[in-house]
This record gives sequence, C-alpha cells and structure tokens, in this order.
Amino acid sequence: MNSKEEAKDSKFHRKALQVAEAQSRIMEYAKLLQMEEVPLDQSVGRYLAEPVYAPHPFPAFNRSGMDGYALMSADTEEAGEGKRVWLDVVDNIPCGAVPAADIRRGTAARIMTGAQVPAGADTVVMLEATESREEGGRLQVGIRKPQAAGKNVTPRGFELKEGELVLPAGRMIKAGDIAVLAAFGIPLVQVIRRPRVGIFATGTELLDVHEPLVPGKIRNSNSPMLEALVRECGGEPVMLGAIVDDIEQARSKVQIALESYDVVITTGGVSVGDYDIMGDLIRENSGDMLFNKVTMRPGSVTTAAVRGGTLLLALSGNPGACFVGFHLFARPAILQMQGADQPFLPEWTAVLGADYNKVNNYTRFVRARLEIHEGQLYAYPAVIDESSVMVTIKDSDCLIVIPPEERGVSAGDSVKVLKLPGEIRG
Ligand SMILES: Nc1nc2c(c(=O)[nH]1)N[C@H]1C(S)=C(S)[C@@H](COP(=O)(O)OP(=O)(O)OC[C@H]3O[C@@H](n4cnc5c(N)ncnc54)[C@H](O)[C@@H]3O)O[C@H]1N2
Ligand code: MOO
Ligand SMILES: [Mg+2]
Repeated sequence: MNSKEEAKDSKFHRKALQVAEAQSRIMEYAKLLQMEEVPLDQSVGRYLAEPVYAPHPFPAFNRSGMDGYALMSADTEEAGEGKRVWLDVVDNIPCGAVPAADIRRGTAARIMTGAQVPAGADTVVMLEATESREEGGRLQVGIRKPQAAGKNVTPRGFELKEGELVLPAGRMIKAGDIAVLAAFGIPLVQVIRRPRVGIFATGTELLDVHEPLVPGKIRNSNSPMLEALVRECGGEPVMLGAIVDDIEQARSKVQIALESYDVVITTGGVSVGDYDIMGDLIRENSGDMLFNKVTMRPGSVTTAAVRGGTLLLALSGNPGACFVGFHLFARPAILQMQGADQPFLPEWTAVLGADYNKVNNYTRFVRARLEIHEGQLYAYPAVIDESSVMVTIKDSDCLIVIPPEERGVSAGDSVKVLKLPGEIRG
C-alpha cells in the first residue's frame, strides 16, 4: 500500500487515547517561548517571565496610619482620669517629607497619614484624641489616655522584606500585580511573548460573516469563536480564512501556516467523511501524528500532529466539539508556551442541577451553567448539548465531566466540573 492508501485504510481504524494521554502528548511540544519586555501599562494579562523579588522593604519607612501626633508611648503612661500629658510639638511632618527631628521624652511631632514616623516615636495618636495649647510660646499637644506602642504605625518592611519573593514566574499579571510592580519602580516588565496562532477553517459550506445566507451554506462561526478563545488565553490569533474541502489547498495552507506561526489550529474535516480532508492530510504523514481519536465526547475525532516542531491541532468542525477540543488541547498548549503556572482548566466540584442520562463509553464534557445557591455551587447541563449544537456554547460556564458509565447521573450528585475562563453568568 502506498501512503495514501494506508491513510485511507487507517481512517476507520483509529486508536483512541484517553484525554490525559492526548494532552500530555501535546504538552511535550508546547515549548516555552522567548521573553520580551513590555511597558507596565501594557502588561495586564501577560505572563511573568521571571520572578520579582522585593528590591527594598515595603513600606520603605515606618509609616503613619493616621493624621495625628507621633510620640513615645512611655510618655503617656501618666495620662487618664482628667489628667492630660502635655508634650512639646517639635516638628510638622507632611507626606513626602523627612522628619527634621527625632522624638525624645516630652516631645511629639504633628504628622499626616502616610508620612514617615520620626525616630524615637513608637505610636501615633489621631488628631481627634488630642488637644493643643500654647504654653510660654511653645506649641504643645495634650494626650488624654495612655497609648499603646505600635498603634497607627506600619513598620518598615511590614508588607514585604527586602529580597522576599513577591510575584513568581508564570503568574498572569492582574491589577494587584501592576500595583506591586509600580510600587517597586519596575516600568518595564519581563513577560513571555504571545504565541502567534494561525487559524483556518475547512468546509465548502462555509460563508464569511459578511456574506448573505444562501441555500445549503452556513456561516463560519468556529473561526471567530477560535479567534476569541485564542485571545482569551493570551495568544495572538492570525486569521487565515476558510478553504473549500480540497486536500491540495489544505496541504499548502497547512505547510505555510506551520512555517509562519507558533501553533496552527484548524477546524473541520477530521472525521471519516468523503470530504474530511484534514484527517486524510494528517494521516498521509502518520509519523508525526500525535493522535486522531480521543475517548471523549464531543470531540472524539480531534486530531493532532507536530511538524517541524510546530503543533498542528485539527479540531472538529462541529461547533460543540471545536469548543471543547480547544479548551482541552489548544488552550493548555498556548498557555504553557507563555509559561503559565496553570495551563489546564481548573477542576471544581459542583452539585448536578438536573439529571443527565446520556450514557457513553467515552468521557463526556457537558457544557453547563454554574449557579450558587446558599453557598453551594450547582452545575446545570445545557438542555441541548450535542456536538453539532452551537447556540448553547454561549451559556456555558463550565464543562461537567461525566466519566464513562453504565447509567446516567442524577440531580443532587456531586460532579467534577472544569471551570471555563471568565465570570459565572448564573
Ligand atoms: N460515519 C461517521 N460520521 C461521523 C463520525 C463518525 O465517527 N463516523 N463522527 C461524527 C463526529 S463525532 C463528529 S464531531 C463530526 C466531525 O466532523 P468533522 O470534524 O469532520 O467536521 P465537518 O465534517 O467539517 O463538519 C461537521 C459539522 O460542523 C459544521 N462546521 C464545520 N466547520 C464549521 C465552522 N467553521 N463553523 C461552523 N460550523 C462548522 C459543518 O457544517 C458540519 O455540520 O463528524 C461526525 N460524523
Ligand atoms: O467528535 Mo464528536 O463531537 O465526538 O461528537
Ligand atoms: Mg466531517
């Protein structure tokens, strides 16, 4: 048999891998990309290439937590029961200033919130708890009660010691991380560059979003969906359009894409049909095929290969299978290439909100809505969740994992769910 005939023969005889095995075959080729430097204001959503250690203690000085007076707590021991302690005010410290005088017994400094507490002072008394007077030309502050040492003073290094790890490599930068980077004077952030992901669809039936609907055709909804999904996990999508079911066209498109991008994702044409060209194309050169069947529904025909070190992920054309295939295989690869510390969807436990009776000898990934009732997380499977159904994808917060079983699962059962990115719509 020549390679084309072999490919045809193997079309119907595929060896199905477990999802975890298929994932690990892909991850082996999802290599970390190079580092690049981005300005702080453009770093949100990117993955840190290197850990960040505190270059100095934070706060860098003992900081007042109140507008008031900095003084020695020992000076206030005698205050109370109508007896005030009067201290000479020797300094006035606004935010941004350096104290001009140390605090000694019998003295205090007026100080504002956020200003540096002078040496010698161990407490700050808020303005409302003080009185002032002038005594022999000297400004004095009166304290009515004994004060505890340490009150309203944030010590130097309270939040972070110098050299302490603040942000580990692989962390996705969010608003709070940006605050840390800004506070430590890091205007340029070392991140991993975004993987460039070539995306194209196959299918003679496909129309572009701008085209009017004509009999027998459908609009290509998978490509724009994939484009958004790639963006969502930090990749840079490159849209390569849709091609008709023609293997020669597909071959050259795949070849050019593999040479130009970090990952190539296709959708459609991976099953056993007469026009399922992507499946045929990948089987032609089966030496570099990672798998072409996975024990999952939807997406059992998901196919993957690696050519010249580049991953080619051929997802199913059925929208539900394309969506699930992306989350289980493409997303983790795109994230791992950016060094993300958590490339896989997080696994949560939820209570099943409604019976789910479809049985299968493959693991099912059922799109579902999440809701919280009285502190308990519930997952409601989409009423129609067939692989070919597109419209319920939009209401999915998670994928319920239904292991292969003889019978279905019932409302109230505890189930494992894979949380999809984004907010729970409820
Ligand atoms: N005899 C068999 N038939 C099928 C099998 C099988 O094992 N034996 N597997 C079924 C399963 S499972 C799936 S999933 C689909 C997989 O289909 P393909 O990946 O080959 O995809 P296509 O044939 O190209 O299209 C399937 C379906 O999806 C629509 N489609 C395709 N591309 C897009 C797009 N970009 N946007 C929106 N919709 C798209 C296409 O029009 C078809 O309706 O095969 C089963 N068949
Ligand atoms: O790949 Mo199909 O989606 O398993 O149903
Ligand atoms: Mg097909």
